[in-house]
Amino acid sequence: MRSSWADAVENSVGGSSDNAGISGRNEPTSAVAKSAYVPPHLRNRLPASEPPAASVGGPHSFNDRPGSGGPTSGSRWGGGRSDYGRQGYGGGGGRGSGGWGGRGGWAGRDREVNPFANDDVDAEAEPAFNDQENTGINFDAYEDIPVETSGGNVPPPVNTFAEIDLGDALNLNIRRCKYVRPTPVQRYAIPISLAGRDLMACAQTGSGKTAAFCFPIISGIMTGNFPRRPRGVRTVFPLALILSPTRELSVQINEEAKKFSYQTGVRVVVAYGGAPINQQLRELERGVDILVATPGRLVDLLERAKVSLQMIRYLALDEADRMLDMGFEPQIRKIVEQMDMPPPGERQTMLFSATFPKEIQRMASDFLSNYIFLAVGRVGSSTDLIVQRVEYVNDSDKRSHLMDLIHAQRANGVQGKHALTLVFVETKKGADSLEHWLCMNGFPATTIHGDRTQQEREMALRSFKSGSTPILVATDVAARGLDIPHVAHVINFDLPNDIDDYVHRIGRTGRAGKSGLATAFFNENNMSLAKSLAELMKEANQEVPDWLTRFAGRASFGNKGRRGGGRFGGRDFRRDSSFNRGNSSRDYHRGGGGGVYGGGYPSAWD
Ligand SMILES: Nc1ncnc2c1ncn2[C@@H]1O[C@H](COP(=O)(O)OP(=O)(O)OP(=O)(O)O)[C@@H](O)[C@H]1O
Repeated sequence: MRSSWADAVENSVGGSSDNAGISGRNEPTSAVAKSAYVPPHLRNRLPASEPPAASVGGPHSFNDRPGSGGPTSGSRWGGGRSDYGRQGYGGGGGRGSGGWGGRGGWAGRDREVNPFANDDVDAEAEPAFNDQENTGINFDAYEDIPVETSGGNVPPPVNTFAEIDLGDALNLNIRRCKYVRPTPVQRYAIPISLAGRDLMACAQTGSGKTAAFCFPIISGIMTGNFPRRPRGVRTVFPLALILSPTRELSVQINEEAKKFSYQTGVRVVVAYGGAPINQQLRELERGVDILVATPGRLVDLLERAKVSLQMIRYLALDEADRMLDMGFEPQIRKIVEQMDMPPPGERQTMLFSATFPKEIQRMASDFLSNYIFLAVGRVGSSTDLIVQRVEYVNDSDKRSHLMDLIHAQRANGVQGKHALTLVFVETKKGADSLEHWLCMNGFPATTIHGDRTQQEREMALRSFKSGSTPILVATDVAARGLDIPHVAHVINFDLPNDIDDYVHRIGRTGRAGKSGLATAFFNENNMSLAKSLAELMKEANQEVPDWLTRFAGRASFGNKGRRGGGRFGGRDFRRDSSFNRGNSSRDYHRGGGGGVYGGGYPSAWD
């Protein structure tokens, strides 16, 4: 048995390691002489003297894979210019011609690394967007999803990417990502953001929120007309800031954003704690348009005056509620309110999460201006996509029970590279000890938690993603946002105390329309979760064991369920009369452009 598991693992290893890690990014710094300043919307395009016909061919006219031709004519972008059809790119300037400068974009020494180099992508050979299916995504799962918007003059949603003017370069990257159709949150959020509106978006896990905030930011930077950024100082002036609660999530957003912005001239840099700051400073000094950061490291950079937020035009907070849970509120308020960032109204602000407790909605009301609230219900069938099971298991039996589950998975052929298991535990010590025990029992496991060095955390994640180590034991540090393909089973070895955390944890499987399994070990220690867990499962059409229903009925007095005004958000807080009383100047509008779409539900989560 041991050997067959080991064999499966070994077979899964070859060539799959993820070498696109963040900290060791090797962007060649070629010795090309420093070129004259080129505004970002004109970067990538051939010199004016060259006939545009060569590059109007855009997608079909170049191959950007390393070693396959690449740049010609001294252009660092080698004919990759594919935005000729875009409004504002014509003639000698267009919308974005004004005053870009300083350390933004790629106008400098570096050659842009192809973030698709390891992917099996031939987007150039693909036709324009059509109804062909994306690899694996089950779009039927997204039909009839209840969507609620509130706020004034809500821009209408779109059905296809082709309906949105994102520009050819970004469209090509979307095809390279194999996104054929926008997911529901993208259908609504992208037009809202492109219209310049602030947005608070609540959408289910794994539904494509990252692209929903990245696309409008990238597109806005490509076409915007921004004042010149100061030169000759060692401070950088990003135009967009994306804040996220964990290092790994920042790394992931950075990787995604780099794909979306490839050859658009927009440069993305990440800064997060636990990794050498000098390396991040060097990256920043090469230019930055979009800065992805964790709050702690960003405060450090601001205090050292390495970064100024003076030019920020776009602010996105991903997993905003988690940042509050982690105690980041002082840092976030410092970043957003007490440094030099333009105030609400002068910048565009977006908040995204799958859960929005009241606390974050109150903070949002300070950060957002005339915003639209968007709640996209759980993917209609995500209830079916993530099968949730809860089993009564005493603490002393948990290990043997876990062993049984893993054995059962193996017996069912659910193993190897394409079936990863993520096991959540309560404590860092517990994580180490369970990892050790699994390894001792012949199950290759690794662990990720806050006591490991950042390098160890990243190695663990890479090893898990690649399938080299198909079991990852994690604390909540891995609960939010991480998008790891092939997580087939999430096991809550220790349940969290908070139902929001449960939602995010199980959301590591069943992503992008794919199915998944989530098993929870429940016992007397989890009584405080009984009611909300039973409610959540019922709402998701899952089988709720009778014993859990009984526990839920007896749940301690004062333990609020999700519907009882508990932490679980999902409706526009501006409707709350107590909130409105204290904030009478706020702009809540009902009706008009707002309303409930699909399904007729009052709200996704209510
Ligand atoms: N339009 C699309 N078509 C196909 N796949 C998509 C599309 N948009 C996003 N995806 C894929 O769906 C997966 C989930 O996306 P993402 O990580 O942005 O979800 P999320 O909503 O941020 O999840 P979480 O709440 O867990 O953070 C990713 O693998 C992403 O590449």
